Amino acid sequence: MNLQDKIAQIEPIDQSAVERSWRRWDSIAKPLRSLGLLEQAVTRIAGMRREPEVTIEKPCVVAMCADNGVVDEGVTQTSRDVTAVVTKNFTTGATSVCSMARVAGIPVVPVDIGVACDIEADGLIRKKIAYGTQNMAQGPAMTRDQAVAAIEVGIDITLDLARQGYDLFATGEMGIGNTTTSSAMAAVLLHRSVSEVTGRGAGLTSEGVRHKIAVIRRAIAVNQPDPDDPLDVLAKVGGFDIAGLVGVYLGGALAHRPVLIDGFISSVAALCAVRLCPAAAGYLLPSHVSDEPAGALVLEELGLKPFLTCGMCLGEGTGAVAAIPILRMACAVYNDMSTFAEVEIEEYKHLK
Ligand SMILES: O=C(O)c1ccc[n+]([C@@H]2O[C@H](COP(=O)([O-])O)[C@@H](O)[C@H]2O)c1
Ligand SMILES: Cc1cc2nc[nH]c2cc1C
Repeated sequence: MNLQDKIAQIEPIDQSAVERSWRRWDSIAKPLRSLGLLEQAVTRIAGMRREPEVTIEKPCVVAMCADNGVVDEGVTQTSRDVTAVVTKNFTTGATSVCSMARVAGIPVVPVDIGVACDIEADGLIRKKIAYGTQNMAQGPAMTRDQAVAAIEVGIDITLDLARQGYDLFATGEMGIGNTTTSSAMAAVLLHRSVSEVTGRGAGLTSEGVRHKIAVIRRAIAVNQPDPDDPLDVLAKVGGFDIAGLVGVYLGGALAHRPVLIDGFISSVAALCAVRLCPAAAGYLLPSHVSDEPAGALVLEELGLKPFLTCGMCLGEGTGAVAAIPILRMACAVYNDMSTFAEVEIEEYKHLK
């Protein structure tokens, strides 16, 4: 089955399950709608699953790792070698997201979808499309076929994890240079100026940011990505990590499972997935809002409000993982609490 056929199979979420879930929330003996966005998230998961019963039993983080050719232009504070080091560290539990995920008891699934060297490590899913992308300041980052192949890697991994019983996917990534590709994609897809959507990434100086903006402008001028063709934008100025995450969003939607957006890079992938398949929007859940300047802009375009505002911009899936415990807490209230009828309090829905 080709990518277009898979996309055509994605169904909108079930609004009747959403309504039934709201009825359950509104019957619980607590101030009406008082868990705010968390109540809405639970009702949306009910819609994804097509039933009002909502639990999060077996979540995981999928971390897409890849290198970006545009690093040759000097748009990053650290060298490209860091991508391979951190990718390997995912397999030994020695990354920031691994530390956070351990606290929450959540496994991390690292994927080499385009790191620039071979990595021998148990526990790394090896699905390399190429040894990094081409330098987008000189031509397309990848071919359209490579973009499709990388999306399909993300879809297949997510469907496989769903078959293993994973019921919620947090997105993560690692790729030196991927805030440059994400800013280029955001500028094109949001019709915003490059300076509005470009930030420090992993620690650039102000002078470095000015140079990064010039490089992104050049990449867009050289490639002329078509804003109405998300695959064209992804192939010309995106990366394998972003493309793999597009696949995770589409795979989650195909499996009727929620996919949590992490930071800026992850949100740009979500936007690309929604532009490819508007029905996939129903399966997205926000987590935090990245401190990168376009983090809030992309979430706004997706119509999502973050649960957490901590000024984080680490990537790897750290923000998405941080949101899972509070979602589970909301599920505990949803499932365990007595109803107004059970505690014999008259409801006060009429006050709302
Ligand atoms: O997710 C975010 O919002 C985010 C913001 C800034 C940096 N990062 C992480 O830092 C790396 C990209 O930064 P850079 O400067 O190399 O483009 C990449 O590995 C990301 O995981 C992530
Ligand atoms: C050390 C390091 C770790 C990271 N994790 C995600 N992006 C990163 C960037 C750097 C530089």
